[in-house]
This record gives sequence, C-alpha cells and structure tokens, in this order.
Amino acid sequence: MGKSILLINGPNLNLLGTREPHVYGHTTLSDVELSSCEVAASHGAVLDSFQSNHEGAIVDRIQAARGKVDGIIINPGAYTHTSVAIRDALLSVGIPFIELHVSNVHAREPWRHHSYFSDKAAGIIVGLGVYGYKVAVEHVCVNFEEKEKEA
Ligand SMILES: O=C(O)[C@]1(O)C[C@H](CCCOc2ccccc2)[C@@H](O)[C@H](O)C1
Repeated sequence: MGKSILLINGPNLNLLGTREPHVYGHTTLSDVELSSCEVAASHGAVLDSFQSNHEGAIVDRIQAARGKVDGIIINPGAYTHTSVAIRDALLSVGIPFIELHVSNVHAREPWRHHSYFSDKAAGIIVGLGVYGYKVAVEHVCVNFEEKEKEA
C-alpha cells in the first residue's frame, strides 16, 4: 500500500508566493502541495494536503487522520506560537509529526522563537524556504514507520 502522509498548512499560508516574497519566496502553496505529492509518489507513498485559516478546522483534520496516516508534516503558521488546541490534537492522535517553517523563526521577532509543537515533534525544519517541504516529505518516506491502517 505504501505510506500515507498528511501535509497541513495553517493560516495565511494560502498567500505563499503572492505576498512577502522576501520572507517566504515566490513559490505558491499549490505548487508546494503538488511537488510534495510528487516527491511522496516517487517513494511509493501518498500525500494529502490541507490548508486552513481556522484553528478548529485544523484540529478536526488532525482528528480525522487518526489510524489513517503514518506521518504529519505541519506548518502551523502563526498558530505555532499560540495554539495549545492544535498541540493537543496532535498528541491525541499519536501520529508522529514534523514541524516546518519556511522562514528561520529564530532569526525573527522574539515572540516567534517559542513553539507549542517543537518539544513533541519528531523533527523540526526551519529556514530552508519551501525546500523544507521536500526535505520533510523525503524524511517521512524514508524514516517513519508504516502502520496498520483503520478501515
Ligand atoms: O516561516 C513560517 O513558515 C511561519 O510558520 C509562517 C507564519 C506566517 C504565515 C503567513 O505566511 C505568509 C506567506 C506569504 C505571505 C504572507 C504570509 C509565521 O507566523 C510563523 O512565525 C513562521
């Protein structure tokens, strides 16, 4: 069957490639999602992408992945710095996850230096631009375990 990966992007990341290119680059989110899908497929894995500007919708999507997904790659956006709710959802489903940030949050404003996710992440990728998504997908494909899936 191959591994199943869920890619989640949080608020305002739908603007990727259209605003603040000096910070986030010129690649659009749909291009990121397409190339992530292609990288997964090259490893015999399937990747589903989800983007929402709404915290509860992200919580719902994570809960729906329980028993169906081998790994999550999440860029929580600004929720990185605020959301205990999304942290709790990730812990509740027991799916290993990679935390990803396009920018180097540690070289930006101090309030971006804390994440509600990093201490529980299997790995953290920051500051590699959208290339980080390719690195994350490759890592999950090669290193995460494939689990028995619920029907
Ligand atoms: O660097 C990242 O990927 C961030 O997760 C992006 C968040 C911002 C998401 C907004 O993304 C935009 C992308 C393009 C244009 C405008 C916003 C920011 O709040 C985090 O501190 C770091």
